[in-house]
Amino acid sequence: MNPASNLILVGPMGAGKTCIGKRLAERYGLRLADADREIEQRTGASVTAIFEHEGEAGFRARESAVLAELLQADGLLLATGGGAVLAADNRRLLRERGFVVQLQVSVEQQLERLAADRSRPLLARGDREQVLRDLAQARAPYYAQVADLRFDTAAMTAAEAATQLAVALDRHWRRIAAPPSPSVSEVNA
Ligand SMILES: Nc1ncnc2c1ncn2[C@@H]1O[C@H](COP(=O)(O)OP(=O)(O)O)[C@@H](O)[C@H]1O
Ligand SMILES: O=C(O)C1=C[C@@H](OP(=O)(O)O)[C@@H](O)[C@H](O)C1
Ligand SMILES: [Mg+2]
Repeated sequence: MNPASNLILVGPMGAGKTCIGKRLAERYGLRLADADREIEQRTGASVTAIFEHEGEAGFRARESAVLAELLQADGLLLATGGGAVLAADNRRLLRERGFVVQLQVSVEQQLERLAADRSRPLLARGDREQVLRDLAQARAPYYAQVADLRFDTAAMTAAEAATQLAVALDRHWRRIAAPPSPSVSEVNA
């Protein structure tokens, strides 16, 4: 049993990390952080613009920095981006600092869910199906390395997925609350 107080969602684009993350954060009273949104806020630029101006390497450096910063906290629901598992240092950090749920989705479902999406730069690089298949193959071992729990979102809505995932989490994840902040008398002692 991993007693981490942070819950971390990993998995490919369109697996539902962002939208299931919002629901789970509410259910467990966790502070929601979506790594992509946090990067955009700090940079003042969209993920697409960062890829355009700094390349994928620039985006990955920002992603690693934001993950390291966010995961200093406890009581966090962290929705990562699909490539957060690429760097070995990120993988170590995710494992150390949270209970990691790998959301799974088929390429067919990804294509459906992301059909209208224009905000994911990796999908603007030609044949979407091939890109998604290549990414899935390349990243499968990394997701496996970090996952405490795997959950397949394929045959359900995001709301159903969040409800069913919570049932699994209630069985497999015992959150240890963050230690209380020291009282004034302890601080001054
Ligand atoms: N289980 C699901 N069933 C149907 N649509 C979903 C499901 N999970 C996510 N979606 C839809 O897929 C799209 C991508 O979801 P998102 O949460 O942004 O995925 P991720 O953050 O993993 O890339 C959104 O439009 C969302 O509404
Ligand atoms: O798979 C990836 O490498 C990426 C996934 C995206 O996040 P989502 O997985 O939330 O779509 C975002 O971080 C960026 O476009 C790169
Ligand atoms: Mg997302």
